[in-house]
Amino acid sequence: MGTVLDSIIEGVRADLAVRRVQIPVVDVTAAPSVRDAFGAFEKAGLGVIAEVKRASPSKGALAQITDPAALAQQYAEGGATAISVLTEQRRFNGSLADLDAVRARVDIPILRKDFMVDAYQIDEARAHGADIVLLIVAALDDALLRDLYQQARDLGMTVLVEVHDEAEAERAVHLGARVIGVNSRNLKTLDVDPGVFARLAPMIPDDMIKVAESGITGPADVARYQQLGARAVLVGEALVRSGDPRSAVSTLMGRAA
Ligand SMILES: O=P(O)(O)OC[C@@H](O)[C@@H](O)c1c[nH]c2ccccc12
Repeated sequence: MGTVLDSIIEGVRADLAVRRVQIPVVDVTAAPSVRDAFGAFEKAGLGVIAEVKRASPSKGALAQITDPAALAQQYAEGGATAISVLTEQRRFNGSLADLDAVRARVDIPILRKDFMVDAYQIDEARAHGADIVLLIVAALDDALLRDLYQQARDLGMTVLVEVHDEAEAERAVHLGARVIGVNSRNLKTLDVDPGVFARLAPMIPDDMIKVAESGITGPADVARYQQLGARAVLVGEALVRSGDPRSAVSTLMGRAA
């Protein structure tokens, strides 16, 4: 079926084929050491994953981010638990160069946010200093989901396993994922439905880190998700558009800016 996700993944595979020719074997041994993201989430009362996001398929360009490292540093100063860096090129205008720049600047855990469909990308994430990778359940069959999950864990990384509906939540729990993200954005319509987290959270055991993703604009949203069991939130658009990312993060966490 020709969904948005399918067409994004088609582009991701084409770009990946080019990188594979340029760099046939990714050297993960030279990578910066892994930060313990899971521990950081456990320690944070409410974790904020602040995203470096230039554009999105639903809205096009979101912000002129001329210095992703400076943006990430402001997120960190505002109290972010982790930084998410979108590396998908065609729809989100991200790159591995953005990941490199952010890694060179901040000390907190970094998520490589992309459409991971191949073992090569997991090694690549680690080689570029990522501590967390995103695995989108909707994009993977169970065998590949399990293989990529295990590969990332073997490299010491934390895996954020993303779900959109009941069937996907069940697959994520069955996998043994310790960090599960509920994305409120519908992959077909690209609309945000804030009711999705309330529906899926009860299916996820409370000893897992539940992350609420997408459409979060302020501390009231955060408080609502926290009440429903979220241990962390993932926020992009509201932060890149805020004009003051440092205080935008601390405001999200309910602190004075
Ligand atoms: O910009 P928002 O609405 O705050 O959303 C952030 C994040 O949830 C979103 O970027 C996202 C969630 N899952 C994804 C998977 C791929 C690309 C992007 C995403």
